[in-house]
Amino acid sequence: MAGEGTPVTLLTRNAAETESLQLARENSRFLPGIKFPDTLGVADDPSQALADAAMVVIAVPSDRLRENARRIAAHLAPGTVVVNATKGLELPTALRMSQVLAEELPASVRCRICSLSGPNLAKEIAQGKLATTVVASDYQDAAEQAQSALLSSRFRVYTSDDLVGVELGGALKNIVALGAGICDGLHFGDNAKAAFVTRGLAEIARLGVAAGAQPLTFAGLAGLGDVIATCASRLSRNRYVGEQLALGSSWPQIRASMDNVAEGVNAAEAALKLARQFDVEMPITETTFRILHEGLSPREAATELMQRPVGSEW
Ligand SMILES: NC(=O)c1ccc[n+]([C@@H]2O[C@H](COP(=O)([O-])OP(=O)(O)OC[C@H]3O[C@@H](n4cnc5c(N)ncnc54)[C@H](O)[C@@H]3O)[C@@H](O)[C@H]2O)c1
Ligand SMILES: O=P(O)(O)OC[C@H](O)CO
Repeated sequence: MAGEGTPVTLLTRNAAETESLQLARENSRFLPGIKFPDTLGVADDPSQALADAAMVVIAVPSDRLRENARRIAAHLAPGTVVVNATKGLELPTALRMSQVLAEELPASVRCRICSLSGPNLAKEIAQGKLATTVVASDYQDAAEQAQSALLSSRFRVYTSDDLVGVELGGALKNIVALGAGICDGLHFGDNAKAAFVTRGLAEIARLGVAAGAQPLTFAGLAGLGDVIATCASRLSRNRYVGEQLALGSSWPQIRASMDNVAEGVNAAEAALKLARQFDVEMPITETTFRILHEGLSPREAATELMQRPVGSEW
């Protein structure tokens, strides 16, 4: 948006962060070399950052969403469109991000909550490469307002009325990406990786539909589209974590070495809670959880999955 000349303010956590971003006029930690557009301001005071905001985009790790929502709640003008870009599920509640926002934000913006999801690797977006996304809301006018604000010649934005599907697609594809990384790390080959990703998508769609999502959403940008980008890309943190697991590191070791969030780890735990709640079988997610937290080796996990009883594909 700022790249298109719209005034945007980046809300930081503290004055030191504001100062270093202002000094460098770039995010040297995560996106080095990509200069801020002139219309991008930086502030650590929410009342200053949100004073004239017609729209607020929240993109923080899912385990930080609730505290950030509390931080901005009192500063949102009635009618502000609130766009969640976080792709995760909260623990231990297993709530979707819009559900957390609805609990924390004032009634005057609750019918303005949207979630944005799709194949949107941050580095490529920041470099101005072409991309598409989908904005979902229970309130069509809010989704359309977000669509027209975010649309540009390089960023094509669709709307959706399937908030559950778009949010679950974005959160659960990260579990599939962990497994795709394991396939890469174990050099399983293209057939095996394609099979894994396809069955992974089927599994997350099964949970999504049981939770109230529209099946077609999982064939769209927030489903298949993001699965392709995340499972294939060297830029994906979730795929990277899977690859490191396959190379023999444990999840605690990988976590200690990473500065970034890999949402698939918490999403696997939350998805298993939802799977029990909706009585859905999720063998790939269960196996992933056991690799992450119970020491199951990725190779044994693959053997287990291959030896499950076979049946009809659908
Ligand atoms: N990076 C991407 O390509 C991308 C694309 C689309 C969506 N997302 C989603 O956006 C969310 C955020 O991802 P990211 O890539 O910006 O995170 P990130 O990987 O850059 O790392 C998370 C960072 O959040 C910071 N953090 C810690 N506590 C915080 C707090 N209380 N408030 C705000 N920030 C805090 C930490 O500095 C940490 O380094 C995730 O849900 C992710 O799935 C990311
Ligand atoms: O780097 P990842 O694995 O968190 O994926 C980033 C985005 O979700 C891709 O759309």
